[in-house]
Amino acid sequence: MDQKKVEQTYIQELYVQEDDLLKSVTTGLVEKGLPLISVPPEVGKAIYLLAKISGAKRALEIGLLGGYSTIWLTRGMGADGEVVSLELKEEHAGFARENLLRAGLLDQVSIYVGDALQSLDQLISKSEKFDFIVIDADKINYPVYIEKVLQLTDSGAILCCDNLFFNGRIFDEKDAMNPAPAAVRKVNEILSSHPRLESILFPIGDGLGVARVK
Ligand SMILES: C[S@@+](CC[C@H](N)C(=O)[O-])C[C@H]1O[C@@H](n2cnc3c(N)ncnc32)[C@H](O)[C@@H]1O
Repeated sequence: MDQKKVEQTYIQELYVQEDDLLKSVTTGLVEKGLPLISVPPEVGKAIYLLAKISGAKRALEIGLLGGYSTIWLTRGMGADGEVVSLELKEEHAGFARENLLRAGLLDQVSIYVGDALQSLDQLISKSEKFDFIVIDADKINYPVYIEKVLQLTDSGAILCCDNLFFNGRIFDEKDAMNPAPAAVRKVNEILSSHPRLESILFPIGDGLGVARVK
């Protein structure tokens, strides 16, 4: 096993307790032939902890899939936390609803089905505010998502962006010219230098960017 895999297995075995419900989300994705692209367990745990430590009460998630990360996030916020989750595909949203119902969390989560860019504009037009954001959707739109999310947050809000190593593709100079890796590189530049953000990139999973809105 390479060093990165050894470290990941160590963290997962020692620090992450995935209960049967979380495990069943992955099994369900396999059974339904849906993509196995939920956040890895250690990223789920990190999101849970960040939500808990920050005392977040109103979160926005972009990229729901089967609700795996949503379960971690909602559990981290506690019984009085609310999540708005944006998802393009009704098939994914339907499966997530089933999982959230089984988790006893469905009444805390509002799901907007459709293109996140439009859902975000809707939320902006209603002057909605969130104190915790998770972005885990189509990479190409991450830079625009961040700009829109900044209109939905005040000082102190936490922003988490997953896949900021993009499977190592951001380090390949030739590949990095392709639109998706180029967008992820741009996200790292935005997070590290945006005047309204202070940020770090944690090397867990596929790279978890964490920022605080100034
Ligand atoms: C990586 S998966 C999300 C995984 C989820 N966060 C988890 O860990 O359980 C990305 C999701 O984003 C959705 N997605 C892709 N493009 C989107 C868009 N333009 N608007 C909203 N959702 C989108 C996909 O359908 C997919 O379900």
